[in-house]
Amino acid sequence: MAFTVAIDGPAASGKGTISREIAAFFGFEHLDTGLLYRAVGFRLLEGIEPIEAAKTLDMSALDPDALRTPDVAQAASKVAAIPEVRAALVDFQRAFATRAGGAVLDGRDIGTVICPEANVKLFVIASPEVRATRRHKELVEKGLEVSFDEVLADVLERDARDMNRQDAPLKPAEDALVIDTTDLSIADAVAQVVEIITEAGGAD
Ligand SMILES: Nc1ncnc2c1ncn2[C@@H]1O[C@H](COP(=O)(O)OP(=O)(O)O)[C@@H](O)[C@H]1O
Ligand SMILES: Nc1ccn([C@@H]2O[C@H](COP(=O)(O)OP(=O)(O)O)[C@@H](O)[C@H]2O)c(=O)n1
Repeated sequence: MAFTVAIDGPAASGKGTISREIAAFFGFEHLDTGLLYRAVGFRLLEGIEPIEAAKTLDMSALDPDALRTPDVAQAASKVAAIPEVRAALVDFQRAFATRAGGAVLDGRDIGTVICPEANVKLFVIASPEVRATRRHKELVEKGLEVSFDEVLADVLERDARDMNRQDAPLKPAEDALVIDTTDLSIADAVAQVVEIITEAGGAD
């Protein structure tokens, strides 16, 4: 059965963490679609034209850890505003979403554009300060030298760019359930989502 879970939300709201745990719990495949845009952003920083980079994207040639930096995140949100870049990535994401055994995709436009027919749509939010605190901790633990203020600025700048672009802006689908993780532990957020997906038939 092709059961699809769409999880969208602003930067560092907890989408990826919830998606990974949900995938492990239900045996679904997980696609972090942000990594696709980060990969194109990474290529842009190398001087490669973004539309060409998106059309010839080879994720196996890139180390996900090298993509999870604030510089690459900024480049990602710039290339993500180019309609031809987004168009080049649609087929891959839709094919992933319909794979047998179930799939969870997280990003910005999964419930609105990529999988409007998803069985479950979630929009994960948290306050900007909490999101920046969590992301700052994560980056420092990885050995990156970055200040809290820089991380907060990155998060706010990307949110604004992502919400205000013409093509596939960041917004909840009309039928998305909003999960606010500001005061939720990872375990509590995951437990809520497990319940929602189970009620929607994801475990059947
Ligand atoms: N509910 C939560 N409580 C505390 N920390 C969290 C929670 N959800 C996520 N985190 C942490 O916040 C950071 C950003 O989460 P992540 O899942 O990568 O966000 P996103 O995929 O939305 O960018 C990670 O370091 C993650 O471990
Ligand atoms: N489906 C998606 C996923 C990411 N993106 C873009 O890619 C950037 C990086 O996404 P990400 O999910 O890796 O970012 P974080 O939320 O992990 O910080 C975002 O700021 C968006 O501009 C998008 O436009 N559409």
